Amino acid sequence: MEGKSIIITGGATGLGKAMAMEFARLGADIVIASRNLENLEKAAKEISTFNNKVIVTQTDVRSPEQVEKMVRRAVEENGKIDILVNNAAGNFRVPSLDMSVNAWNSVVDIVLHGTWYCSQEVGRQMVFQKTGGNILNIGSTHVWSGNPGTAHSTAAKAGVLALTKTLAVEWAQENIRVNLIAPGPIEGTGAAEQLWSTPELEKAVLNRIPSGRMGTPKEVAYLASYLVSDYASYVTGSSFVIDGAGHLNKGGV
Ligand SMILES: CCCCCCC/C=C/C(=O)SCCNC(=O)CCNC(=O)[C@H](O)C(C)(C)COP(=O)(O)OP(=O)(O)OC[C@H]1O[C@@H](n2cnc3c(N)ncnc32)[C@H](O)[C@@H]1OP(=O)(O)O
Ligand SMILES: NC(=O)C1=CN([C@@H]2O[C@H](COP(=O)(O)OP(=O)(O)OC[C@H]3O[C@@H](n4cnc5c(N)ncnc54)[C@H](OP(=O)(O)O)[C@@H]3O)[C@@H](O)[C@H]2O)C=CC1
Repeated sequence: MEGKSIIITGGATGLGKAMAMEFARLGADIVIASRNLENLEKAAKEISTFNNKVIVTQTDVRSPEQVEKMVRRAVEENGKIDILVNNAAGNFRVPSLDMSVNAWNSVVDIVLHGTWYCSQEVGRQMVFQKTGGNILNIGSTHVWSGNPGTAHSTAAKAGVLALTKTLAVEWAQENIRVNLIAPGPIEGTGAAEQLWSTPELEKAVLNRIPSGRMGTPKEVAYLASYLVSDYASYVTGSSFVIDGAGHLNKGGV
């Protein structure tokens, strides 16, 4: 990944930070973008231990204006954009009958609209550069299994999957690949705080995973590294589940 210029939204924490660390270890220049500047600066210090360039940009992906600024900054600093990882997300458990309009909108705006704004802006830049490129979306296994209590996130991630396939077809002639990783439960992340914060919930989540454990952020980062690399040059429009078979029927009756 030497010389590659990569934007990772939500890159200061959890899976986003793990991907940023791995891409940096492989030689890429990294732009991390999210709302909390303190988190961004703290993460940038860790990511820059590999002696590569790390830029932070305080960005709310729900704002097309802020997304445009993020892309402009990345181009000013690195001259181009090779890879975008749409990782930023919000989620929390709330029964569908009790979910407020704002609660629904807050998650759909981040996950689906944010992914769209970033993809369109970066897509335009990649076409302008005539370099091709790579967009990696972070989905969720809940698109296939459903998940009571997170209707907003599940529906938005389904939209992201559909967007992945559509943009892959539209932009294939521009040599822009678009793929999606669908993780199951990954330990030590924001999802853990939001979705299985009690021992009872954590046990229930673990019980559903045939592999008997949650995944690690590094395991997701390794899959992401493959997908954005030239080893995956013929892979586009595809989704990759990484979940220890957790979305499948575990057996029994
Ligand atoms: C079972 C395992 C399988 C794993 C699959 C997991 C799939 C996906 C996982 C993830 O996406 S994990 C990512 C987790 N990380 C985060 O959520 C971090 C970022 N989150 C946030 O910033 C907030 O949680 C946010 C609410 C998503 C957005 O913050 P924002 O400041 O924009 O919103 P608010 O103004 O605070 O709230 C808007 C609206 O939502 C209501 N609300 C917020 N939290 C809750 C809650 N816990 N329960 C119920 N409602 C909530 C809030 O009250 C507002 O609504 P109104 O009160 O105005 O009606
Ligand atoms: N961890 C898991 O088990 C799973 C995770 N996923 C997906 O993986 C990805 C990462 O999740 P995870 O690492 O767990 O969670 P984190 O909470 O650690 O990461 C989410 C990131 O998104 C950023 N973010 C949230 N809202 C916005 C916004 N409006 N604009 C810009 N950035 C924003 C947050 O930063 P800030 O709040 O500062 O803006 C944060 O850094 C998400 O797409 C999630 O849906 C999918 C399945 C399972």
